[in-house]
Amino acid sequence: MEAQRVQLLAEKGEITVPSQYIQPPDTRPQNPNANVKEAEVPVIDLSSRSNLLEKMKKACKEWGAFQVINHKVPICLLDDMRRVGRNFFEGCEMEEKLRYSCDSSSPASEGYGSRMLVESNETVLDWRDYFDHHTLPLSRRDPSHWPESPADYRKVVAEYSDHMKSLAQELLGLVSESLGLTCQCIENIVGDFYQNITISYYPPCPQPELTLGLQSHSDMGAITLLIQDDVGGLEVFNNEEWVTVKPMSNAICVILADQTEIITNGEYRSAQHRALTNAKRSRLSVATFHDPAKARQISPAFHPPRYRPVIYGDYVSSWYTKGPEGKRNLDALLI
Ligand SMILES: O=C(O)CCC(=O)C(=O)O
Ligand SMILES: [Fe+2]
Repeated sequence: MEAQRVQLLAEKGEITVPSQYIQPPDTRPQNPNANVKEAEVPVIDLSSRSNLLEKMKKACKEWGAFQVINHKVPICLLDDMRRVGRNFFEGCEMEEKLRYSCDSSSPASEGYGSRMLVESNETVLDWRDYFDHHTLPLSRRDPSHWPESPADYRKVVAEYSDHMKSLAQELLGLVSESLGLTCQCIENIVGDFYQNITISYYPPCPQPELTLGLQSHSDMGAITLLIQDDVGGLEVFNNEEWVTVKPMSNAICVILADQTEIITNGEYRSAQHRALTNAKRSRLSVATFHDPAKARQISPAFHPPRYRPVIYGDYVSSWYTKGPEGKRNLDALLI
């Protein structure tokens, strides 16, 4: 069955959302006035080498997520990525967009979609549409699967993919070193990156207090690099509260994912995060996931291990059948 596109639903202009999008009371966003908090997701300047490893260590340990600035990725490339992404969602006719529909019966298939999980009546739906690109290894990259307009869409995605790979390598090196491991240690365990780039588009939502753009989850792979626009809505769970990741047009948000938690033996934990909806403005984010190959076995780099070894493909299957529900899938591997 073809899934409903959230953008079409939003364009109907109803004042209430259909019941499948309504979160149960305990997962709804809180009243924004209720949490006047001090905590802020760390921002790390990668060009300043003084105390860099200590800063990384603190951010990874306390948050599992942080923003980086002066990261050597051209800011105009971040802007181009946001521009071509928005152009696909807002500048193309629905008929054109649907030509790129992903296969909704197989998880993480490439293309245009709305549902992250396989069909089930129980799951509450996210107020989000997305376009997923398979970008690395190069054998998975086929730009003819990606939108054709604007004219530079495919070129921008390919260039963006290459820059994100280099940054992910640099960051995993720093993460390794911050734990006294060799620079290559985590990357060697992960192996060749399987990289996916997902552009998420969150249409305006008439009831932001009852819905989520994307439910609470941690990412499955090794490391996620995310950019967003100026609307804001990404939140990280820290010390029992949800904290906003401040939109910064020059920053890249780094999110440690589940395999990094396993490899670091829980020294660093993957960040639980979610996206809110916005009543007035549509929001765009671009998440670049770096995952191991499905056949790869992942296990801790420290002894004694606190997590059982796992074949990455098995981990992914369980995530997609059971749903993320916070970090339940990872907790199941704890020894
Ligand atoms: O839109 C966002 O800010 C979050 C996206 C995200 O967490 C994901 O795609 O896994
Ligand atoms: Fe995520």
